[in-house]
Amino acid sequence: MTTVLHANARQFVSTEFTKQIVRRALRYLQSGFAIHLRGPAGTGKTTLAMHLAGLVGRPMVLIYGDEDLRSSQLVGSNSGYSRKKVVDNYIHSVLKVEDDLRQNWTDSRLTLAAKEGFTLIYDEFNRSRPEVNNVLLSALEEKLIVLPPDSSQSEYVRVHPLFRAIFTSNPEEYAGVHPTQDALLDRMITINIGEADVETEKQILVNRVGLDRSQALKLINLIRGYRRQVQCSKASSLRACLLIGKICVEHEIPVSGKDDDFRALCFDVLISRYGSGEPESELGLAKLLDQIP
Ligand SMILES: Nc1ncnc2c1ncn2[C@@H]1O[C@H](COP(=O)(O)OP(=O)(O)OP(=O)(O)O)[C@@H](O)[C@H]1O
Repeated sequence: MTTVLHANARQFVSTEFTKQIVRRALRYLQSGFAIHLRGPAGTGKTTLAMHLAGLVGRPMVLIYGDEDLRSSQLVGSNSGYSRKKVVDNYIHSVLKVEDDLRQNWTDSRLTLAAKEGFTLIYDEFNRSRPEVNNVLLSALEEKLIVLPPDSSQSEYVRVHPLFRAIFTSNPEEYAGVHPTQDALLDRMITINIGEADVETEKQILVNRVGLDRSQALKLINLIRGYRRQVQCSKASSLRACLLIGKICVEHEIPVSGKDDDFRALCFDVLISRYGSGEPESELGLAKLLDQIP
C-alpha cells in the first residue's frame, strides 16, 4: 500500500535566498517540467522539494534512491492471484465449470503518482542504479509508463496531466552515487542548490531549534570558519549547526568558547564531520573556539 503524503508548510523557513529558488522552480513545475535539485549534503534540497510539492497543492509520493531499488518498486508488480470459479449445473445433465485464475497487479509509487496526477518526489534518485530509472524517460517525455508484459494490465499507463516530478541528488563525487544518464538529465531542469546564505541558516536555527539570533550567528560563523580552515566543501554547515544548536538549547549549554561542554560538543561534531583528525585540525578548531566570547 503506497503512502501519500501532504507537506507541512509550517516547518519551512522562507528567506530571500529560498524565495528566489522557489519562484524559479514553481515556474518550471507549472509549465509541466520535472525539476532536479542538485547540491551538497545538508543544503536543504529535500526540505525544499517537500515545500514545492506543498505549493503545487497535490498529494505527494516519496521515493528514496537506493542501490537495491528495483524497477518493480517504481512501476509495480504482480502480487498473488485471484481465482473466480463458476459451476453451472442448471441443466442437471450438464456441468459447466469456468475457472479463471488471474494475477493481481499492484501499482508502485511512480505508477500511482502518474495515474492520479500526484507530485512525485524522488529523493537522491542517482543512488538507484541508472537502468532502474529508465522507466522515467518515457514517463517524462512521452507521458507514458510502459508496464511489464506480464502485468495483467494494459501495456502502458498514460501520465495524468497534473503529474509533476521533483528529483534531488548529491553530486556524482559522493560515495554511492551513480552517474546520471544524459537522456534523463535532458528531461528535467536542474537547479544547483549551494550553501544557503548566513541569514537563511540563522533563520532556520532560530525557528527550528530556538537559538537566539546572536547565538545562531556565532555558531554559524564558527562552523563556516572551521570548514574554510580545513578546506572542506563536501557537506554544508546547516546540519552541524542544527545538531549543535539543538543540544545547546536542550541542555542549556551556552554558545561560548569559554564553556567546556560547548567546546567538547564542537569537537565531537565537527572534527569527525569536516576535520582530518590531524592534530593541526584540532588545534585550528581550538583557536577558533578561543575567539568565541
Ligand atoms: N528552508 C528550510 N526551513 C527549515 N528547515 C530547513 C530548511 N532547509 C533545510 N532545513 C533543515 O536542514 C536540514 C538539512 O536539510 P535537508 O535534509 O533538506 O538537506 P538535503 O540537501 O536534502 O541533504 P541530503 O543531500 O543529505 O539529503 C534538515 O534538518 C532540514 O529540516
